[in-house]
Amino acid sequence: MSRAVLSLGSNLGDRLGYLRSAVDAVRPALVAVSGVYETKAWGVEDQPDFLNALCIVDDPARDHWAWLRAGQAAEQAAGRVRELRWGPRTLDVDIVTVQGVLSDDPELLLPHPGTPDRASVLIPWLEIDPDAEVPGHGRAADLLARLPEADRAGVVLRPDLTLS
Ligand SMILES: Nc1ncnc2c1ncn2[C@@H]1O[C@H](COP(=O)(O)OP(=O)(O)OP(=O)(O)O)[C@@H](O)[C@H]1O
Ligand SMILES: Nc1nc2c(c(=O)[nH]1)N=C(CO)CN2
Repeated sequence: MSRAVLSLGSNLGDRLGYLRSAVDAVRPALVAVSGVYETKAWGVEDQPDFLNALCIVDDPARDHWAWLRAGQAAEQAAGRVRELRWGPRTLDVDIVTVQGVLSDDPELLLPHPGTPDRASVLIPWLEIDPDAEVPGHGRAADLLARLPEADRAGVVLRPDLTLS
């Protein structure tokens, strides 16, 4: 058993192409993929808008560390260079949750600690799983409702862009 929720983000170069490359890397395990959202940057706000999407994957042969490695391999293939925390990047793959796993290891925090505060994660997640729960934090729908309206308004579906 290893069902995982992965958040994908890009704000440099061929943003849609990088998100597609991440989905292609996990395609055999793909359960569902959200639409593509254009989102205002949080954290470091003075940077280009992101494209964000979220996918649910399932592969009994992969544990949570294997999902982290898969995400990091996709980031490296996209030529990602780690510079500024929360800064611009070709591809970011965050492991949002892995079913049944709580972790306080800094190399792999689960659930990802940013999840309750990020409309760019919660909105695409709710699109494909309206009953989504963040372990220890409650229902994703309730968490989203608590965020400032400006955060929600900064996440806009791009129906012209698709990953599936
Ligand atoms: N749930 C997780 N998903 C992905 N990376 C994680 C997770 N928990 C811890 N990490 C660690 O975080 C580091 C990567 O951080 P990264 O540079 O992607 O941070 P960031 O994207 O700038 O910020 P944030 O993680 O808040 O989105 C890696 O070393 C990785 O081991
Ligand atoms: N909207 C949005 N903002 C961000 C994102 C992201 O994926 N979407 N990722 C970041 C890097 O951690 C920093 N800021």
